[in-house]
Amino acid sequence: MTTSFALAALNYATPVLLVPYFIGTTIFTQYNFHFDKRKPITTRRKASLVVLSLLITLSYLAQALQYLPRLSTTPDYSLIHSISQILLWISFSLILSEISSPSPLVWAGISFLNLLLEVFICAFTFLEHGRLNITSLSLFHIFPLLALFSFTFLALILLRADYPAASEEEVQSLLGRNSASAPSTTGRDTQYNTLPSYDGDNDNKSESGSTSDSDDDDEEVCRLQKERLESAGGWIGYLKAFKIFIPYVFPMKNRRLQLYLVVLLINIILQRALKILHPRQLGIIIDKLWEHGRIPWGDIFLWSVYAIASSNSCGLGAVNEMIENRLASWSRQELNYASLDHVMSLSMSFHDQKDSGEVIKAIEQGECLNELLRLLVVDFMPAGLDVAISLWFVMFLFDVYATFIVLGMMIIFIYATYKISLLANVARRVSSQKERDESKLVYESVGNWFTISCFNQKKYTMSRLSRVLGERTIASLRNDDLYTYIYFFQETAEHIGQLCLTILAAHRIITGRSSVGDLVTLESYWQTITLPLYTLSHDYRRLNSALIGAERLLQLFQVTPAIQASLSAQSLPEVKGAVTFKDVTFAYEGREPTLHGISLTAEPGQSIAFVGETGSGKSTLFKLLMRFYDVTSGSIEIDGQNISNVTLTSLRESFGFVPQDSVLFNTSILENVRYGRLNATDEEVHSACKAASIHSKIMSLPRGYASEVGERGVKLSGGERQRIAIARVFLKDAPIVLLDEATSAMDSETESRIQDALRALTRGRTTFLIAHRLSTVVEADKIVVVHEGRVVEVGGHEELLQRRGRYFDLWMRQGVIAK
Ligand SMILES: Nc1ncnc2c1ncn2[C@@H]1O[C@H](COP(=O)(O)OP(=O)(O)OP(=O)(O)O)[C@@H](O)[C@H]1O
Repeated sequence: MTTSFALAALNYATPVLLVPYFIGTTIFTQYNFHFDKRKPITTRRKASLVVLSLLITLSYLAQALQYLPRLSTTPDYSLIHSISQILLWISFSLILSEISSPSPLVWAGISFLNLLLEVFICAFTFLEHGRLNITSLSLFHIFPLLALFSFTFLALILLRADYPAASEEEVQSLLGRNSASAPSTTGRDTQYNTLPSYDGDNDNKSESGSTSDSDDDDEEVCRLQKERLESAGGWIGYLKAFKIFIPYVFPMKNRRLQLYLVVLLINIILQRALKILHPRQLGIIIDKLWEHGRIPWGDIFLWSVYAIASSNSCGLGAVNEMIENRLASWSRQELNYASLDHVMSLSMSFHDQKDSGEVIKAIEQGECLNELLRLLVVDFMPAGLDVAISLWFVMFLFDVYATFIVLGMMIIFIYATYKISLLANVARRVSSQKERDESKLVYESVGNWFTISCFNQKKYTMSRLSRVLGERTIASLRNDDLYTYIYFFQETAEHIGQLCLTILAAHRIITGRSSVGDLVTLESYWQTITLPLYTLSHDYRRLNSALIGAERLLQLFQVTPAIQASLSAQSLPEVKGAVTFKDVTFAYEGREPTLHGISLTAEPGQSIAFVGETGSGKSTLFKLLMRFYDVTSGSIEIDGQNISNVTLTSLRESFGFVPQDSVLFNTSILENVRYGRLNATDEEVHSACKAASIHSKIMSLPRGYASEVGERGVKLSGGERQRIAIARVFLKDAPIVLLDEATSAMDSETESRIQDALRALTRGRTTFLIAHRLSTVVEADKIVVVHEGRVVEVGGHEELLQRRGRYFDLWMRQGVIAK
């Protein structure tokens, strides 16, 4: 009695122990990425593992065939053991054939555990029967299991000395193939959810470290992701980085939304119960009709209540939908605000290097994060629960063999989907690349309509478009075809599964072990068994792209501003306007120094003009003064305060800046000028415009100050834009004025008209101006001649002319040109 109990327990224990061991060690090795990386089994040797595991499967198959006659009797533990082991080892073989570098720890452990249990089964069988019955002979399995164990155990202890480290392409991305589109030539396509290895070590990207020039580039995202994976030590560590989003996706401070979340989770659980109760109730109605021959009103009513409650449009589904929408809207709002806020606080080095389209795209990825969460909480988690429940429920309805049928169907379904999806993923990437090519070309053509028309190149443009359209069609057809194959295999697996289960149910009804109601329950429940499989396979693709999108946003959030005020930074007190450059040297990242040892002083109210050839570093001095970049060495002081010790807001508040290329917002002139001081009245705006000699021009426009200026101000001329920028500075009324060729786009008549206005603007304020037209700098208190990043001459106009140096040369050259 005790022996047979032990034998039964051992037979049941095998799959029960192997599955958790497999899951546990897989997670462990994935988490300890470095551990696993040091001990991979190479692809060549992996083939032997696959063969051994297939042999193990065959050994269980042989055993199951011996036990097959017992299928029609009550479930027998030996048969259950054999079938469950077949399913398990088929799954293991498939997994082994797909992953690129199996972990010796996982496979040595599994084979050892299985081997141990089989030895015990063998021993107890001998004790039970007094001999080794060929039909229960565990030796069948023991040999291949022993071989597998020896192989993987040796690998576990010897690999460090014997085996080369896994090559980079051996390890694949959680988000799919890392080098976006290249199909694998090695056949080593994926390691289940393993992210790729990488040699980088940079976790927190600094602004200046962002390098991608590409516009829409998943490849770049995957590359940065690899860097993070390596430094995080595995994909669990990698996913941990996403915790910075928790405040934006979990309503920490909003009690109402927290309540919604709780209701949502409760509803998800209730829905699971309803999914069983509803079909079960139908079975009960059928059984009662069959047995009693009268209408079971109460049961029918209950069935209809379950139907309504579980319905998507008027039951719990509708409530969930409303809750999801509220949570998603809140999260979208928080994320959009936070991401734009973050981007606006990043400094110039970031904005100079990043394509703005790419940044905007990353900001918009808040949607992806929402989608990611929605998929995990609302789709994946319930679908996983549904799968587990359905395995139990079919057993409850019939017996464990029904569960085996469902499991078998699931294995075929998942494997077929996975295999074809690998091809489809490549096709999808190619197709979206072609789609991007097409929109890029269309965008370029429309944007460059003028150039195309001037050069009469419409025909050429259209021929390019026609080629790109053709390529897109081919790529998207291949993509669509592959998805058709996926659906074909999925449905075939589903129908075979349903057929087998129906046959089993019919047999159980005929033998009196189940009722007709059970069969009706099964057929009505069938969708709940298969729907999660479709959901998981379909949403897996969405999960991938949501993860890539969220990764983009994460990478953006991880960029830290290169320019930050120190913790002890104070607000700049009322500025008098003394500015000192002390031995300032500066180099843009990756470039030779642009400025070398610049030292100069401006007293409050003085005007300093920078002159020199183009590219000598004049505008760079302005950028350093406003702290868009930090000096490489030396310092800049305002009223004796080092600008790196004051807050950025108070620093920039001290400047009124007119840039070389004035860019306006696509709104009215009034709004554009008012940008200098948001609380300025209309009258103040008008006065500022009068001072900047643009008022009468504005008044001559049909809508006056309400006229829209177009994108970046294209509806105005360069000179008009400059005057609007000057008007803004008038309005801002800052103590230090920076004019970077503020009048360069004006004709000399307008320029001389505006000089008076500029004189009024700069009176009593420290002014720095850059000008190529030397006639505009003659009145400056100091003229600084910059040459190749060095100050070569400083002095008044007359003084510099008398020195007959570089300034004199420039002056003479301009005089000659003017003549
Ligand atoms: N963001 C940047 N990144 C790298 N190099 C830059 C950047 N901005 C400017 N430079 C380089 O720094 C040098 C100085 O540029 P800067 O704009 O200060 O010259 P400039 O004297 O103002 O010229 P111009 O009179 O033509 O405006 C140039 O060689 C330029 O190519």
